[in-house]
Amino acid sequence: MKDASADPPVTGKTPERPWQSVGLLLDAARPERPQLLRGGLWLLTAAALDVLGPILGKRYIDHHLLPGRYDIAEMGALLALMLATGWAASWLRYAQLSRMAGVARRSVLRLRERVYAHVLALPMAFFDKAITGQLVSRVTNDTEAVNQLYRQVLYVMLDSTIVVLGSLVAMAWLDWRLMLIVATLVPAMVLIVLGYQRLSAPAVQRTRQLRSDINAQMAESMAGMAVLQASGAAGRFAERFGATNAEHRLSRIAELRANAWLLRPALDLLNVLLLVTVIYSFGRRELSGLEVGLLYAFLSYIARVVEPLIQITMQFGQLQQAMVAASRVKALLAEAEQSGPPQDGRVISAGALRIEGVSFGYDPARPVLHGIDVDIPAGSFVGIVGHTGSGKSTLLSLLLRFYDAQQGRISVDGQPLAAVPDAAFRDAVGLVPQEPYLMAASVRDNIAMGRPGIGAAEVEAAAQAARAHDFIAALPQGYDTLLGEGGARVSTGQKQLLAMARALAGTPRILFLDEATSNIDSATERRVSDALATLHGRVTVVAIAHRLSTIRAADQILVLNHGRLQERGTHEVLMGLDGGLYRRLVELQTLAEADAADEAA
Ligand SMILES: Nc1ncnc2c1ncn2[C@@H]1O[C@H](COP(=O)(O)OP(=O)(O)OP(=O)(O)O)[C@@H](O)[C@H]1O
Repeated sequence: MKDASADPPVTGKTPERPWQSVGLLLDAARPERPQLLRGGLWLLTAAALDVLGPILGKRYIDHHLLPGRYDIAEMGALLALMLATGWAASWLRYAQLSRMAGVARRSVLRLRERVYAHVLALPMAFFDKAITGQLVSRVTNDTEAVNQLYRQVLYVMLDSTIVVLGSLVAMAWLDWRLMLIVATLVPAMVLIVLGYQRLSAPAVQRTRQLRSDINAQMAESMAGMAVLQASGAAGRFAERFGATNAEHRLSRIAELRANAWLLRPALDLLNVLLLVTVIYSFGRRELSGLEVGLLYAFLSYIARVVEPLIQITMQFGQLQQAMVAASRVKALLAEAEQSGPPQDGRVISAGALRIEGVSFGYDPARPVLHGIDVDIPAGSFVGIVGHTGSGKSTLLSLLLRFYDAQQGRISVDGQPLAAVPDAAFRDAVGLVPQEPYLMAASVRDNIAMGRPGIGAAEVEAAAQAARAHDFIAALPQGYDTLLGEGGARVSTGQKQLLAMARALAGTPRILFLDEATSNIDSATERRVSDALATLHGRVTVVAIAHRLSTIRAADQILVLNHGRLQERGTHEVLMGLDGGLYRRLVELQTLAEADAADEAA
């Protein structure tokens, strides 16, 4: 996998239109439906209480202040009611904010678990195209953006819309003609926001791209830190990063300027214009005593309508970004999962492999393997050698079912490899990969990998068999020592021994080794070779090795050349082939070792 983080979709597929991803949100929030309903109802109640305030105020003015009827009990009751409704409305609203935030958190948790589980079930071919940084960003950042979306949609948008509609209804009830004047606010604001978005879109787009560049540069530098420092490129990288960062700042300023100089003033101007229009139309009427209360009520309602509308419009940009994030998550979820064969009780008992006429290319138009035929009896030891790029790892990937061959067939114990149920297949197979992978967990957990039936005794037995026990015992807390990030560092060779212990702990029927001994010293390698020899007859071992001594004892050695099986036989047989490729490889390696020994001396 490559390592970068940028904006385009993970696999190059175009996500559908952002607004169509609402279904994803509804899906994740489905179990919360009763909560949402209750929240909506309480928000409606809060809005109703809110709307009641100006009506009470109007009555206070019209019935008491203007006619000079100072009925203390009723006036006190009105004031107390205004206070109570105002307070209850804000309290209810706050309570709903917490409720909706809870719904958002739980929905995002559900969504993130779903996305992660989905990524784990994707076929290996997907990861060839995927960019690690982007994938991580899908599972973390994008789902977090969806959290924002929930909060905004469920709370700000819903609440503000209810308050605006409630106020308009109350205004219509008081004076529908004046309400119509206020209602012109809504389309006017929409126009302002659309205009603003069109004007500011380039700056917003540029800022996002630059933020993505910053992330990508950071990820790239972290991944290649050793090379970067060793080659003295740190200064140049810092300069490049500084330039991007400065550009990002300028672009962000342009974005904020558009907001400060265009959007907010335009909205405020609209607000003032509206107030003036309403006051003006009051002035044109005959100002009877009753109208003062109405004016008060209208001015209060205008304030109640303007602020939520500004809230909605100001959040529009963020909302759109969150929608884009949701659509990217949706596109990832739309990637087809691996379709494993049905659980039908098939198992791998002996571990005999048969490869017949297999051809394969990552891109079908450019085959990497051509017509491979091999018979691997159960319990035998097979070595695969060949030049770099000759197709060794590819052949292993086919045997591991990471890809399907385009031609030919692979069978295990007489049944098609693809027909073995997933769980049975993974149970029967062990892999020591080219680049051992350690989790940030204890040595024990790294060997057991949470597989059932692998306790302390099995872990230690596997470590003994992989010749890893001695170095583990010398670690500060032995098998409980934490490895990986923040834990103890182990050498590359030790990682390989741990990976071997991990594979052996699963008591596989078939063990695949991809360059498993490339980084360990000769003495340890000999011991690992001895360990492999003890598996002979019990476990089928298929090992790729550049270091030819590892597979010297193999029952058969497959020599690949440009994706074709060029030679096959035991070490002795292949060494007997005059001008043979294997023989040449052995001679070259012997020469190289002799040179290295001379240099060391
Ligand atoms: N995931 C992939 N997508 C596309 N092409 C690939 C992929 N992996 C390998 N290839 C190509 O397939 C060919 C065989 O690669 P493979 O990794 O099988 O070789 P190898 O013999 O294992 O090499 P090495 O000894 O360097 O590990 C190479 O040309 C390589 O570029």
